[in-house]
Amino acid sequence: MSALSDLLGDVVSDIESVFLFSPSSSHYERFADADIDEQLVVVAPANAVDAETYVELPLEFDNVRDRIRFGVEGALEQDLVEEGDVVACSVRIFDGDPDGVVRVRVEEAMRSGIYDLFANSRADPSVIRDVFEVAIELGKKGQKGKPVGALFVVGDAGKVMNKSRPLSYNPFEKSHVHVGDPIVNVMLKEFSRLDGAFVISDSGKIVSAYRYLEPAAEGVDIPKGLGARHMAGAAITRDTNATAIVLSESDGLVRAFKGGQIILEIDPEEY
Ligand SMILES: Nc1ncnc2c1ncn2[C@@H]1O[C@H](COP(=O)(O)OP(=O)(O)OP(=O)(O)O)[C@@H](O)[C@H]1O
Ligand SMILES: [Mn+2]
Repeated sequence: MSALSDLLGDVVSDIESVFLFSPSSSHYERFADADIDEQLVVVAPANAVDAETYVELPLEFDNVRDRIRFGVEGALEQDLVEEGDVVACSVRIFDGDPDGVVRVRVEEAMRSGIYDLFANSRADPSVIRDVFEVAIELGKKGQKGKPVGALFVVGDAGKVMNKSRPLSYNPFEKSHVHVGDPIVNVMLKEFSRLDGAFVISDSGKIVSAYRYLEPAAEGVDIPKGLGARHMAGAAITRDTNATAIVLSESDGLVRAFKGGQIILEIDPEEY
């Protein structure tokens, strides 16, 4: 037994922090009462255990890797950890009690901006996630095998509509469909061949397709080489409280913009 503890104990040796992911109160209290030297951090969608040090997880991610990345990035944002720190994460992979401990080294590269995108957008985190997933999937597969571009403007839809005009009839005019519904994801992919932007409300309702955005673009500073789609996406997020998620037809990357700035750039193939 002690030989085994020694062998497995390496996972938690020389660490700076312990992250408890969505702990039950009893699980949390055992750690809190143990008076450990390491920093104790609770990472969860809500601080149900009244932890002193807490990182909000914008979503309960099924994928443990994503869950941990988000927890670490949130802790980086709050200056609870820094580059080089080693963290032990207590997680639940299957139902029931915590059943896994994962050792991670904090790297600056973990600060991808994705945490900020989910946690600090006006739209619901789950809406951002669903749109993001459509963009990633489109980027991976393209439309009938051909690369395709798309522009999704999420949140603050009333204002976005005021700063845009229709390029054609709006196929979502009288419908009450939401991102995340499987059929809607098929529609979004189908319509992505057509020009303009999708406008999506804070709660995920598809308000319109085919919108030509006309935000004021002066002073919007985006990386050189990006064209009109990206400029329009960036600029609308400065004029409104929307978040723009843009898939580039030419380089295949997914970028997110907020407050007129690029906050995230990822390659769908690596996601
Ligand atoms: N102001 C706008 N509002 C909505 N859609 C736009 C706007 N400007 C451009 N687009 C859409 O973006 C498409 C691509 O335009 P453009 O090539 O200039 O953008 P880009 O930023 O280079 O994007 P990509 O990397 O996908 O080529 C256009 O065909 C149009 O559908
Ligand atoms: Mn282009």
